[in-house]
Amino acid sequence: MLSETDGGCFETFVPVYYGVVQKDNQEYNMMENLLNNFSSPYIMDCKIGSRTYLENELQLARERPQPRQDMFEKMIAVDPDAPTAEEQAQKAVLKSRYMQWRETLSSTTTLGFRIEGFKKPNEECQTNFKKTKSREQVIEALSGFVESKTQVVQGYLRQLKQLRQVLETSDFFKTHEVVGSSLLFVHESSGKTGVWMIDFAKTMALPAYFSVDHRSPWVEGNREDGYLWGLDNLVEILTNMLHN
Ligand SMILES: Nc1ncnc2c1ncn2[C@@H]1O[C@H](COP(=O)(O)OP(=O)(O)OP(=O)(O)O)[C@@H](O)[C@H]1O
Ligand SMILES: O=P(O)(O)O[C@@H]1[C@H](O)[C@H](O)[C@@H](OP(=O)(O)O)[C@H](OP(=O)(O)O)[C@H]1O
Repeated sequence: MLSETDGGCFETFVPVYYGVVQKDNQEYNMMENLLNNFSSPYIMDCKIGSRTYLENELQLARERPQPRQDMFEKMIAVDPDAPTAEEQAQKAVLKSRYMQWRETLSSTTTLGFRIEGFKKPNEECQTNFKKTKSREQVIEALSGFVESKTQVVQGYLRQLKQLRQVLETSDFFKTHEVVGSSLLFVHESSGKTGVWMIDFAKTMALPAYFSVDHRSPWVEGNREDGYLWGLDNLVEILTNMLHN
């Protein structure tokens, strides 16, 4: 997926890909286990970008609407008043509508990233971040993950800034819409850290005449994904956490 010209730099921030393997008549993508070099890892998944659905998903939803009961259930579990009268009557919502609602409920729309969940050694996975939206709420959740370990925050900041530099000069990144992708943060209490880009299921090549800056606001048709805007905000928030 990554172009040759991206060289080793981009590759530092993605798991090594070993190709497709067959198992029990199923095909699987095999990739590096990013936890390999950690003995007692803290793990956090942050979805990056100001939008979590592709433009063609919106188009499809208009042409062939497929109301989803499961998404209606997930919606009312968080906010029983969120569905419109029509959705209440159908007991179903369109995926595009659910995804947009999720974006505005969380920090995706306001900060360009959201915390999906994290796991600390010997603890249950924490995923209760659907309504973590304000800067203060995000800082509280991030603080819970890094447990005020300065060295960890410094390590993440160093790697996020390197990643930003790599992305800003990458031809691959300039010509792709990167939607619904996450950054996987891994650290150990010793202070060792790692940050990788994962989940490229919705990373799409743009038409030849298109290029995006990943910072401009999205309006339908411009294919902007807010990836670098989210990264900027994450860097800024972690930097402030260091100084407070
Ligand atoms: N290469 C990897 N090494 C270690 N853990 C990984 C790796 N890739 C993904 N994971 C773990 O699996 C989780 C889900 O990954 P990913 O988002 O790529 O899968 P998915 O099937 O698209 O899941 P979802 O639909 O929930 O987003 C990540 O949050 C991370 O904890
Ligand atoms: O986080 P939630 O609230 O559980 O909602 C899911 C989440 O937004 C995923 O990103 C999305 O998968 P994709 O990114 O692959 O579209 C999935 O759609 P799905 O149910 O159609 O898989 C949603 O159900």
